[in-house]
Amino acid sequence: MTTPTSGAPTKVTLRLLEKTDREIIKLDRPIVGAVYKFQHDFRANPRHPGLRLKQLEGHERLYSARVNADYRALLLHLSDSEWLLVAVKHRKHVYENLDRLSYGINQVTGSIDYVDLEIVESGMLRKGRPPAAPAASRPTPVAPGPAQERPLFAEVTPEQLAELGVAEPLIPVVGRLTTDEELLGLVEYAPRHTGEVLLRLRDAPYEQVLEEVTRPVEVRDVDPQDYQAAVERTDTTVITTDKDLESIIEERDFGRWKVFLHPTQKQLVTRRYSGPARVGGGPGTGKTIVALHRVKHLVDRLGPGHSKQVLVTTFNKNLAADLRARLLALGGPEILARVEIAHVDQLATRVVREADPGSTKSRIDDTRALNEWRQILLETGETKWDAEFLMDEWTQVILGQAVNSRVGYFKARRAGRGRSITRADRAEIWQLTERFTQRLDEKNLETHRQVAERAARLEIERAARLEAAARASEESGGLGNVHAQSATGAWQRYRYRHIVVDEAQDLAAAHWKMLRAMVAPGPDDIFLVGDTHQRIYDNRVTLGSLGVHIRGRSAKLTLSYRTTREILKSALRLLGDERYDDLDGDDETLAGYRSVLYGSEPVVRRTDSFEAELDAITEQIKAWHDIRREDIAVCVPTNDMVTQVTARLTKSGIVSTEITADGPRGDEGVHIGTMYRFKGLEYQRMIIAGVQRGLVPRASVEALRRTDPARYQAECKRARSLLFVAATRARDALTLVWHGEPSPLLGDLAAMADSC
Ligand SMILES: Nc1ncnc2c1ncn2[C@@H]1O[C@H](COP(=O)(O)OP(=O)(O)OP(=O)(O)O)[C@@H](O)[C@H]1O
Repeated sequence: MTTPTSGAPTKVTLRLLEKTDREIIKLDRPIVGAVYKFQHDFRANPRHPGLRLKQLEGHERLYSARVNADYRALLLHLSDSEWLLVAVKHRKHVYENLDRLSYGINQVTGSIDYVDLEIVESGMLRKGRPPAAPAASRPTPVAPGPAQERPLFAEVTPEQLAELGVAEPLIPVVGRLTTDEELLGLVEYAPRHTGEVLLRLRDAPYEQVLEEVTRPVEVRDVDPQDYQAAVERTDTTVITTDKDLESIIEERDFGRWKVFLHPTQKQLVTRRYSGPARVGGGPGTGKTIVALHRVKHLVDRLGPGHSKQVLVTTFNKNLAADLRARLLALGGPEILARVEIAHVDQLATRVVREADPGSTKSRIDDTRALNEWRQILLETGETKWDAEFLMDEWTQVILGQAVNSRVGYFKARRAGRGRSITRADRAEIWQLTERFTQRLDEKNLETHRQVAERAARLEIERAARLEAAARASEESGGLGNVHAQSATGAWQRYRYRHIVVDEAQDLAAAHWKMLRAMVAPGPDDIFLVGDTHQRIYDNRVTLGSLGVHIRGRSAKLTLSYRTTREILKSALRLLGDERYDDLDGDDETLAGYRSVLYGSEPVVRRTDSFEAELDAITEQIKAWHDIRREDIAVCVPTNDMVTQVTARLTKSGIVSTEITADGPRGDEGVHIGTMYRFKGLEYQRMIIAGVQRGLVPRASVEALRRTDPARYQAECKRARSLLFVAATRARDALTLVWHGEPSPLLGDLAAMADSC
């Protein structure tokens, strides 16, 4: 290593260690301003005399540099031109007791561990002692508690802690922890992986923690001197412009997702996949964040050009708008210039319109289509089938298999449809279906499902033409360019180079067929993220059968960044014993799903009447007076309840706004919406009201228990997922409330209820 204090001025790369930004945020404003200026000067020339860069005694790589008269930055010297900012401190705390500072390469994770024992221990004291305790200027290590206080990790040996990847200087301290408060204090200042391991060890045995937390980030043959390699495995960000540090600090927690990816997230973002890849994982584990970074990664590798070669798609308009906003925040307008963002129905409509520009048909959603079915049943006096059953049969069996004749329907497969039907039943259903489609035609309407199926067929035909053209070109010794001439004489090629899909669990088979045909099969063609535990539309698919082969390219995220461990545990109980799939015919579980955030237990309240329930909602919101109204949401099962809750809040002087299909109607106030509206959203505090028998799931589902057990099961599962999605939108507080009899889906959570 060359000495950094000699030679001509050179520009250097300055990195920021995750957690150091959290330290900087806590400093007084003028000092933060001085740090912004410091990073500029340091990057330009670390050896400028004014910066007084000097090595700390006894620490080969650790240096201090002047931020202002009183403050010093601590920096690790990684290589000739690369530095890592690890702390900013008052100079009083920099030069004494230097043996409390340590750094090294973690032999398990291969990342850099920087530990300041004084800070860690003072964090433990702050959290672990009553507030009245005198603040020690030089905190002593936490003394073992009274004889009866058993260490939290008494069962785990120091060797096991080392094997789990706990930072070495902290192992003796960990052995002395006796309360959760002390543990949280330590975690706040410990290296990230150490914190993750210790928090998981509170809930799970050593072997499980090793499997879930350590193995996914373990690195073989770590070179203890290769800081260059180690920094790539460490949560850091490169400070490239003067704005970088400022935006991390000023955006506080909101912007962290842009710069600090978890190593498991980073791997998924940057990997080269030989074909379609899938990322699963529970709510809040950063699937969308990974998808957004993946888009940026793909765009960065596109090479020069103006065309939009990356498609980003999701389930609905709202989610697509959110993706656009977050992509803009991540990569600026340059990234949007290369990316097409559209929700799947919008894409399908485009394809169909392109083929049939003269069409004037209006599209209707499933609710409107169900109403049309109900009208037909009323008009025909038919009672053997209900509208939901017919709608599903039509979309899943008839449209799904492109059945276009009565004979074809007699032969169609009905796997997974539950209730079995006779040949005579099929004849009746076919007749009703014809009536339904005729009715839509007469009204000049079409459903999104019809459009999706047509779009899929058109795109498959288009892809087949491209393939045929490529083959012909190859046979004639051409370059094999995948271009073909369309019926209009225009040259065509695959629409996109890469496709990234969010909320994949809710896309229908037709959507997948369409997407598959929009991109040439090959490396990095399709990247999809989703969680089948959150599937709230009945679109079960086996991707392999639709040409999207994800086998061997599937991964799962397990660390929730959103929800506290207490909310997460309760939310998991809402899923009951249901089984969930991996989008490709196999089972998937949420094993290892965890959080490092702590909070209070969810509040569960039973009331005697709807009036009392409305009172409970109002009281709860008033009790949360310390946070912005927009950070609170009330989720209810019906539109009617949205209206009633809104009216009650208005009467109590609480501003609220409804979440519509296009997102929140207004900018201000508590958000109120039905369960379906909460997909993809996030709130600091949530109330889920009306969680009672007859509403969750709806009463009509109960009736299916005897008549159609398979559908009953499917509807209950869907209701569980809706409740699960709603509960996992909450960041730090969740209240569940109902009146009368609790929803059967609450299970033993209902027993925790306080009555009011
Ligand atoms: N590496 C990270 N650093 C900081 N915050 C993160 C990180 N990854 C995710 N988050 C935050 O966690 C929250 C959840 O992320 P995201 O919406 O991507 O999760 P998700 O898995 O898609 O959730 P859901 O399945 O519920 O839609 C967001 O607030 C996001 O900013």
